[in-house]
Amino acid sequence: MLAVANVAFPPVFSPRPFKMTRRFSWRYRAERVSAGYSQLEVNFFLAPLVVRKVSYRPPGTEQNLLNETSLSLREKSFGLIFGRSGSGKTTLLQLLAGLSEPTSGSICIQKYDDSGNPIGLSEVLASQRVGIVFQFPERYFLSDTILEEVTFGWPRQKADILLREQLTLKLQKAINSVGLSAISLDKDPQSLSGGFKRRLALAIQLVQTPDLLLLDEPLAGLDWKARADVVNLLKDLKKDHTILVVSHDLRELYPLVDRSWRMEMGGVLKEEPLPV
Ligand SMILES: Nc1ncnc2c1ncn2[C@@H]1O[C@H](COP(=O)(O)OP(=O)(O)OP(=O)(O)O)[C@@H](O)[C@H]1O
Repeated sequence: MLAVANVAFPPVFSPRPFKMTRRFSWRYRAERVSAGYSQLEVNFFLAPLVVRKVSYRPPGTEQNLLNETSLSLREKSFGLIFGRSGSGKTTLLQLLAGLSEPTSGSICIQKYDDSGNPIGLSEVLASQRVGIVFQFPERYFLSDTILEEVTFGWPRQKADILLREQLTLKLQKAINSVGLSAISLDKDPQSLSGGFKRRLALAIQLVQTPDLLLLDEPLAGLDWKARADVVNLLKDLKKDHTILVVSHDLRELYPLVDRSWRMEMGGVLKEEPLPV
């Protein structure tokens, strides 16, 4: 077992050629990492996500993909969005992660006091406070070792040593929380089993202690054993995180779900119990 606290940091990252399919994730991770780590020491009051009448029309197109989508999700709970393919579920996750801007509407967190009264105005949800695991995240792994993969985008300057130490502690916690602590960080991420690749993808996001964790089809492409494994992991993560999932795997995720919504074609979202 390799203790994360003692590992040497990899050398300054030098971009390598990557496939087109990786470009989106690569750039997103690098930008978010550099923007987000400066805020690590801020203690955020975790508060419910409030999405108000969000519509989205991609630039240069004439039709809305989302129409006045609203939802709210309290902290440390599990929300699930289901619905037909092409209805706009992934588009909504991308908006929540700050990858695109809503055409109208707002995505906020609202603080409450102990009596349940809102404190002040709601705050816009900063993209650095959101973790997103894309569908088939293992396709976007870039590195030859787990250590390089999880520390990708970390600050490398000598002056950032304190920040790196803080990150290392958070990494240790993230690795433990996804059950990867017995795996050598020298291993090639691609040599992991399907379920463990998903654990790694989750750990990468958890290092930043996000206020909101977004998962797009977390069970897709896994065998039955790995699916059960990921469901159990999500059950654990739910104790400490606010999680919003897009999935077609309703039966397996059903025991975890606190609120669920059906998205209809045209991006109209309606709260509805799972049809299982
Ligand atoms: N930038 C864009 N410009 C135009 N259309 C787009 C754009 N992005 C996505 N779409 C279209 O918007 C619709 C919704 O896509 P989205 O991926 O959000 O659906 P989804 O509900 O997640 O589908 P699935 O369940 O198959 O993943 C699709 O018809 C897609 O082709």
